[in-house]
Amino acid sequence: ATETPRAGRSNSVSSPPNQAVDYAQKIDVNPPKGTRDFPPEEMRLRNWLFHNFREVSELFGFEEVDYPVLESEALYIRKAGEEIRDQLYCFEDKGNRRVALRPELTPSLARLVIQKGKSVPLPIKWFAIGQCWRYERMTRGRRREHYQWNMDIIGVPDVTGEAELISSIVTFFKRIGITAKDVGFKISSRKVLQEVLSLYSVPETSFAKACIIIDKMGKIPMEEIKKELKAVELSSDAIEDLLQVLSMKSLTELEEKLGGAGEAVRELKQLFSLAEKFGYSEWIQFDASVVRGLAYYTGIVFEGFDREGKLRAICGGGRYDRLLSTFGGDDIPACGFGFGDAVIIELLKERQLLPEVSVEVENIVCSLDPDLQGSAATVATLLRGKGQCVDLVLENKPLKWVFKRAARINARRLILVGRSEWERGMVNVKILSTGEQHEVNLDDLQ
Ligand SMILES: CC(=O)Nc1cnc2ccccc2c1
Repeated sequence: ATETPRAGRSNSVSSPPNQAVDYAQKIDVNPPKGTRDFPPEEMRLRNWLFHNFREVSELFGFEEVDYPVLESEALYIRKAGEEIRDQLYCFEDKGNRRVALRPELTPSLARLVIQKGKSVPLPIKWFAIGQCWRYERMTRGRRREHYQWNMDIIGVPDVTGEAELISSIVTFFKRIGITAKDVGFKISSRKVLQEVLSLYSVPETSFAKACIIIDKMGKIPMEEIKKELKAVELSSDAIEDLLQVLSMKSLTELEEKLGGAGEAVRELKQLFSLAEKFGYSEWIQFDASVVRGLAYYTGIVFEGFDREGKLRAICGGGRYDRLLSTFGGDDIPACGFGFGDAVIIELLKERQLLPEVSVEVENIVCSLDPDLQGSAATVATLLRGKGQCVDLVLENKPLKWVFKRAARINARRLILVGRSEWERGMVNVKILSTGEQHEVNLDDLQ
């Protein structure tokens, strides 16, 4: 006997009298475009991933926080031409407020830090795992939601902050079996860009826009990049110089160009020497082309990439020393990263590293006698009181059905409540892997 077969959905004409509402036609059982359900198996994998995010965050002494998925649109209105702005999932609510489903977590963090003000001592080390949203034309068939793990350090101006954050991501990768052969971190600093542009008279507002345009390198043709850079008032000399610096892959080369006195080279050298101390030098490399696509980064930026080059960036982050002040808060330094739930799963699939996350139930309890349904509930409650998982069979089912369900839920033991045993205060315990069966006194059951 299979488990109860699902009756087809009846329409309103023949539906039983207790039908609560009248279904004129079948609802669409799929989730909205670009969004996902998490049925049990997918949910177990997601829980495994988030458990590792949490364990690492706590290993580093970070505290968990969360924010509303709905925020004021104002948090995300930045004029640097970011993709995240074009794809804002925003609307006007019934109170005529402009609101948005958060596309990222960092602005919420900044808002909460300012709200808390002096009541939260620095440095703040917070982490969050939250669903983020974007609205883009489904032509690209991309998802409209994903979950992001964020870790942020507020109040630490030195690159020790970034070094600590990268260490936490390396720790995470190691925990799930990813090595420096599988992934690496490209590291640079927006101060490289700043120091190049300072050689040319470039308006301050062009800096963030130039970063967003450069982040599109490799995604749109170089001609388009140059055109857009011209449009934000970069001279062709500045553009040539910039593109030459952005192709640099060694700090030595960069130092030759910028000199050793600037902050960009000094901070990068400091970060690479700290990496030695943390023991993750083999995971990182300087790559001047990394700028990241968020306008608020001001210093070190980094991104995790798969060395086979098949996947999009796994994670990314950096320093954002001005974000809090742009929200009207004090001038507090900050750095952080975001780590999405999608690319990492693709990588684990590629590397055959997905974990076995089967369902495990200790006991399945049932009675074969309809009059003993209550007794079965008593046995289940007794076991649960001892911290044992119990799947209690809630209807009178044939034994064949019970065995089938027991196998599906991977139950270790089958506890049978039979009339003759029960009258002697006993139940029947069957170890399903061996078939071994014995009677146990209810009081000794554990
Ligand atoms: C690979 C993937 O799913 N990316 C993704 C999916 N949804 C998002 C939603 C908001 C912001 C960024 C997002 C990024």
